[in-house]
Amino acid sequence: MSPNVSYFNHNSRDAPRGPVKNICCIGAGYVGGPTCAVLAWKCPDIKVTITDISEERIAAWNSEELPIFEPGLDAVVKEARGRNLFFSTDVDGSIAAADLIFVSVNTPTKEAGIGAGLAADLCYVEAATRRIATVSKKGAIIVEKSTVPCRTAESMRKILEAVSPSTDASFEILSNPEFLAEGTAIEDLLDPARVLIGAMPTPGGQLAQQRLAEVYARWVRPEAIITMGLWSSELSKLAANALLAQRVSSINAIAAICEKTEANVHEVSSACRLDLRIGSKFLEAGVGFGGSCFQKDLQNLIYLSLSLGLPEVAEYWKQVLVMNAWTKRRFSKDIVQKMFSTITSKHIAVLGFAFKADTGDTREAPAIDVCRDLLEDGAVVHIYDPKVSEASIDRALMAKGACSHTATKGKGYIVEPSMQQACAGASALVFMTNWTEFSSKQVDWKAIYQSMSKPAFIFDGRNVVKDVEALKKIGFSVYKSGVGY
Ligand SMILES: NC(=O)c1ccc[n+]([C@@H]2O[C@H](COP(=O)([O-])OP(=O)(O)OC[C@H]3O[C@@H](n4cnc5c(N)ncnc54)[C@H](O)[C@@H]3O)[C@@H](O)[C@H]2O)c1
Ligand SMILES: O=c1ccn([C@@H]2O[C@H](COP(=O)(O)OP(=O)(O)O[C@H]3O[C@H](CO)[C@@H](O)[C@H](O)[C@H]3O)[C@@H](O)[C@H]2O)c(=O)[nH]1
Repeated sequence: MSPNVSYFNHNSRDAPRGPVKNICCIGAGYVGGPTCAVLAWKCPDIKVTITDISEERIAAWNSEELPIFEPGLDAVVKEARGRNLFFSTDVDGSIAAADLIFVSVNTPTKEAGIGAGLAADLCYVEAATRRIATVSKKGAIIVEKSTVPCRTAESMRKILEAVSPSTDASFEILSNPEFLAEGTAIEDLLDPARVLIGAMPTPGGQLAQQRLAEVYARWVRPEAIITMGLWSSELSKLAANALLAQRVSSINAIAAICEKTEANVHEVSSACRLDLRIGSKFLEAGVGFGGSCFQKDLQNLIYLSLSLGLPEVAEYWKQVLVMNAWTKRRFSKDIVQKMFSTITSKHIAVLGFAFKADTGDTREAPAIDVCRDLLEDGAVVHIYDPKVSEASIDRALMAKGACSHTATKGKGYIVEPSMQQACAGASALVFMTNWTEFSSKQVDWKAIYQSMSKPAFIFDGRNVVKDVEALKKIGFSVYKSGVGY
């Protein structure tokens, strides 16, 4: 089937299924929550129930304090919740009532067994599929929203057909990967660059595709709704993330050359961005990419390539991860080296812990690795992030086995309530997330300098500092990733 087949090609009078009226989303996480909240907001006549096995998460979605921070999300949820948007732990009941079911559960990298460290762990997808097979109503459309390896829909179909108690059960499975980025989820969902809907080239598949397309067409530009084959749609998600991550690693590789040659990566990238063939986005050099998706999806693509007997392809993508890990480590090493090759018992302020600005998510945040490195070298780390709680920081650092070598200092790090408090008494401050408050004109750099131990260093891993000379004038020693001095 060719891509871009218009969803208006099908004749809805032939439809065994009517328009979608009741939607269930399995998984109330960073994707399921915002995606289906926006859907409910835009389609007040469709009942949307977001369901999860986590009682804590559902309770938070039903409370005043949502479980995730995302600009604009509160307003959307508050308007639709209780009207046509519901959050429930009744997974079976929500599935049973739905005529379209999004599977939006987590697909982390396997930690043990065959493919450990690379393959996607599909146990949550399988568990959700089994519940659908057991309790869903006849003709319900099943939509893969989670990011999955290519041909996962085939496994889902086999499970559905084998487990369903009905002998004439027919299931249509669609692939509808999500491309939202955290921090801009609501704007991405309201005006997506594209919505992919992959289906089998059968009449049933095409009709299901049309039904889902009709839902998106309520608010998405028609030209952005792209229909294609199931396997292409599944693979497009992995391909898009691999290409984005590759751009970040590519510019970070250039950054390393800049640092050794007195070139400035921000000048180099702005020169490259002007070439329309290269494009302007995702060329921001820094301390490496984080987030729950890039690393996991690249690992998934590497495993897929190996499974398909394509070791050279696997090796190519692996290098993107190698470069990212090296970039983080290089940043930590530079800090130690510039601070006279010892940071033992020195106080260091780490500003920003989230993997990017405008989110409280710490999954695979570069700050975790850098904090661990600093702690291993004996520093006392003072962490400040406007949206990450102390409990999240503890969980993230503990999972990486980060601990202090300064035995007397307990955890070895202190979570601070403000940028100023994190910096007071510190020998260095390290930017790990580009929160706007760090580059705000309100920051009194002279006062921060005075409160710090001398010499006072700034290590900027996120291009937060724009006027290096002004800070140098105050007295700081300033180092920016990708800028040679
Ligand atoms: N986070 C992102 O920005 C993003 C963007 C695009 C795609 N994705 C993909 O979307 C998927 C979900 O990601 P996420 O970040 O929302 O994950 P998440 O961990 O935040 O949420 C997943 C939720 O699914 C629930 N769950 C697991 N098994 C369940 C079951 N059997 N029944 C009911 N609930 C169940 C979990 O309790 C959890 O709350 C992943 O495949 C991810 O790769 C994520
Ligand atoms: O030029 C850049 C752009 C990004 N980053 C870093 O890359 C990481 C990922 O950033 P971003 O892609 O903006 O956030 P995510 O929420 O991880 O979104 C990615 O991963 C999602 C999950 O699959 C996809 O849906 C999105 O399309 C894809 O952008 C962050 O640590 C950024 O700081 C850079 O270092 N330089």
